[in-house]
Amino acid sequence: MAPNKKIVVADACRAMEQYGIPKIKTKAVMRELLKLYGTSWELIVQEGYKVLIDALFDKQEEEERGKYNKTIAYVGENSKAAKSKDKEVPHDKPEVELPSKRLRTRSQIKQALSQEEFAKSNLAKIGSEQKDQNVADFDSDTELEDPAPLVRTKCSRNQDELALVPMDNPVSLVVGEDELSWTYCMAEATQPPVSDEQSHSEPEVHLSTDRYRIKQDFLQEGYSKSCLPITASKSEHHNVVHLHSDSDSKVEDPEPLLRRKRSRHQNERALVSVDNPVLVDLGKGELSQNCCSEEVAEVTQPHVSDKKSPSTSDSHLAQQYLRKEGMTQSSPVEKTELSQTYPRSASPQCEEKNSKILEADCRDNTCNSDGGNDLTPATDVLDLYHNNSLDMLGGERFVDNQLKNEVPLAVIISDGSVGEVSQVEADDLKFLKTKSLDVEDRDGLKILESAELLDKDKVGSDPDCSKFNIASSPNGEVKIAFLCNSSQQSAFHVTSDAVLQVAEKRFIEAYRIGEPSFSLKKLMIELCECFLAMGNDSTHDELSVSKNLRPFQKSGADDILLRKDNFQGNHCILSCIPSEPFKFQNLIKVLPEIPKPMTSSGLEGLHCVSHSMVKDIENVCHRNEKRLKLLIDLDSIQLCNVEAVQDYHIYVDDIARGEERVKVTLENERNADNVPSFLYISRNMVYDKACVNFALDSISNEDCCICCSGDCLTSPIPCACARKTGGGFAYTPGGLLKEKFLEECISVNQELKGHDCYGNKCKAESSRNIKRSVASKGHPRRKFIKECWSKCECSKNCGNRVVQRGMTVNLQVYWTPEGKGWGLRTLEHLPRGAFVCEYVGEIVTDVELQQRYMQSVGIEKPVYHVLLDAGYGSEGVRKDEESLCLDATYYGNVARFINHRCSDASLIEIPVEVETPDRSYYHVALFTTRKVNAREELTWDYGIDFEHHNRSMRAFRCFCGSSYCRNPN
Ligand SMILES: C[S@@+](CC[C@H](N)C(=O)[O-])C[C@H]1O[C@@H](n2cnc3c(N)ncnc32)[C@H](O)[C@@H]1O
Repeated sequence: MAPNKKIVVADACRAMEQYGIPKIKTKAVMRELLKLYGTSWELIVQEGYKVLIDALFDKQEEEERGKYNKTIAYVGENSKAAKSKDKEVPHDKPEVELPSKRLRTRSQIKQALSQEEFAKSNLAKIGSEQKDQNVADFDSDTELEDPAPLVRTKCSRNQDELALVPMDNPVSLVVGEDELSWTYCMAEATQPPVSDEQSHSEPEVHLSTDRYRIKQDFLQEGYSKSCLPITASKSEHHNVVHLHSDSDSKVEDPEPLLRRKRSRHQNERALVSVDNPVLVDLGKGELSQNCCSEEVAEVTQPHVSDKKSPSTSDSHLAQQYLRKEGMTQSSPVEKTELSQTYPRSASPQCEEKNSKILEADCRDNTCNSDGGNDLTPATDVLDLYHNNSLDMLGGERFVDNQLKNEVPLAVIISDGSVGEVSQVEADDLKFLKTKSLDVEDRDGLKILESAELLDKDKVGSDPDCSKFNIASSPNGEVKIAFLCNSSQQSAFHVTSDAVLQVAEKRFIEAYRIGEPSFSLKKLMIELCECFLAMGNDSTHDELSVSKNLRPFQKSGADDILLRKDNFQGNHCILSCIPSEPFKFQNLIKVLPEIPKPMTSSGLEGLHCVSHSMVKDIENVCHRNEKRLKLLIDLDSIQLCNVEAVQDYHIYVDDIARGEERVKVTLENERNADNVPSFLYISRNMVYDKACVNFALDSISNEDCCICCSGDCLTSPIPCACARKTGGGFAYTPGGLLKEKFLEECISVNQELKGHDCYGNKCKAESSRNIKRSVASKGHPRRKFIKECWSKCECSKNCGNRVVQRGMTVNLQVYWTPEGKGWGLRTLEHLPRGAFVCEYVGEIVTDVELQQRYMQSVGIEKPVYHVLLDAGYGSEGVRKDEESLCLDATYYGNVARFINHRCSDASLIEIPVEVETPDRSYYHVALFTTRKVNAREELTWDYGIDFEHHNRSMRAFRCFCGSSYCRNPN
């Protein structure tokens, strides 16, 4: 059943009254409409009284036109009278309202009632004439007034307002009691009422981060009309934020990235990148400190915000910070000196967009209202913040609310992306990610560059890797940040020296520090140590970090304290009171490169080391009074074996003590306690009675090459020296044994197994009373090498001089695991036929050797001598006191550690004649019989007959491990 018409009229009157239309006018129009619509009167109230509203305004326009015409007629008819009676003519107060204002009001009423429905409204049902009129009215409204009046203003008389600015179309936004009265019926409440108490204490204007782009510019030349300025001011009587917009301004500039303007009364700048929206939270604290009557903000992208802006917490954070800085209460003078505070961005969308805020700071409080707009150079420094940076700061934004001479150290840039890794200045910087923004704003401000040291292994993969940020301004100001992983409670590894040097240089330049002792590295270490100490020791609430930071402090400043409560997660802010030149982020990542303490498990998992790191480890070991055992493959830096060593472990880097051309290391892997005790000699030495004739005149011209020059090996005709080796040289130009020669040597040695000597009368047999199992008669003669020597005319570099030059192979003495005692191994790969070393010892006679033997009877110990009997028989039978041996028991070289192997030994001994043609003395040279791998033990077949013991060579249980072992275990 249709409602009573009276009720309908009453409802319509109440509805119109809400918009200030008197009841009587509504009733009159309703009467006419009801007549007009007859039984279809429901159409009048449909769609939010659209028909009624149009009719009301049509009526009003008619009346106004009538009054206006009447007034003109009146003026025309009474012009003379009017001239004479000016007072009677009300020309200064026309009763007609301006059409534009009416139209605006009408449009806005429509909008307030139902914007969307109105836009879609179809008034065809009402009649084409009326419809056309309505549409025309609407178009007219739009064109003349508000292009997109999406202003949603929570208005409350005598209350503070929460103004949410739409984004899509900048619009005039006037918030405040007076202004609200002007736009009294245009607003739509979007927020629950705010109590007087709340509103007076916390006036807020929230501009949602992800929907608003706010720029702040200054009233000065260079101001762009592309920016829509909103003047923020504080009401005298109310905590009301007045945001006055220039409705004529349109957003034209798509990328007004950086702007700098200076207010007449202020020296602050707050610039926001347009394409990176940021939250601006103008809470009470910020407003009271930062907003003055001439601050200008720009709204470039209106959008309706969420009702509850997330900025509240940020505001709180910012205020906390201000309180901490003692800046909560600011005097009027201070207000003009303070700059805009930007709380931390809170919107996730914003964070995703990597929004950047540029903050300029007030550096010069001499600026005054008359034009303190000349910024000092320092004021040109911009701080570019990134969300990541903000997070690293533990939620606090860098606030440039510094008073006079407060120069924030520098800036941090972090774009959050892994940039190009480029080679910078030095090799060590190759993992220094650099990003030069190279941005210049219209005022010529050069923006920043940043550098970030990335963990080598994590470049491009882990954004949270070791970071070392250096950012600097054109003025030389620098800010550093380093990442420290507090979970690694061990020694830390500071970033590369090269990077630190760069930062240090900038520091010093920026602050003109003449402090010679200043060391950025020390500073960072100190900070890390403090950090770790605080993490470990709950009794430490704060630690002084004063030594290295002192140069930066202003006079009278207290020590810089590292406070526990400044740690927020992994982030730390270093408080420097009062000037705060530093803002530290503990961005030094603790790398487990240098284990601490040096325990046996300290190096577990460490498979690759650099040479510099070995040094570090050695240092650590040394400090701990421990010896190092690092086995490193020389061909690469792969770590072969690492074990922490006990105090009594031994590592000798050169047992030869410089006697050889190469170092001979000794590694005690198995904690052997029978340290070899001997004196290293690189050349045979006559002990006492041995008669070795090195006289030049003992060498006939036939035994040397007096006609040669240069390298004998290149001579087409073999020289005299070659003739003594069987008609040809034993060596190749590459210094290896010729294959044929080596084969013959190996073959002869094979045949001699079991043979102790040459000739019919075996010297050993007679002198040592050894029973021979094998007759010595008829065995092959051993092959000799004859090298050129001093009497030869050839060059010292002659290819026929190999053994006499000494050893060149890197060798190492080590404790064999098989039970052979000490052994010798090569540290490099060796080809077949290579000279390894000579067996060096004291030259003793057989008699002397027997005497030594008698002294050690009953003592189980290794034997270190060889018989020089290769030339036996060539010069007749020698007496015992003439027969010679090499004994390396007390004086010897590296060869004394070469163990025996029954078959497939890697070395073969070959007699080498150098100084004397007398075959009673010669050099025992050891050459490889095959390729030998690095770290493989070098062995030699002693030729020992294990069945027969004698005084000179005691048999031993053989651990050679070969399949043809003659005395297996
Ligand atoms: C010239 S030294 C070699 C270095 C000796 N291993 C050391 O610890 O000083 C010779 C002595 O080493 C030991 N030796 C050499 N080769 C061996 C093997 N295959 N098996 C067991 N012991 C061996 C014997 O005691 C022998 O007398």
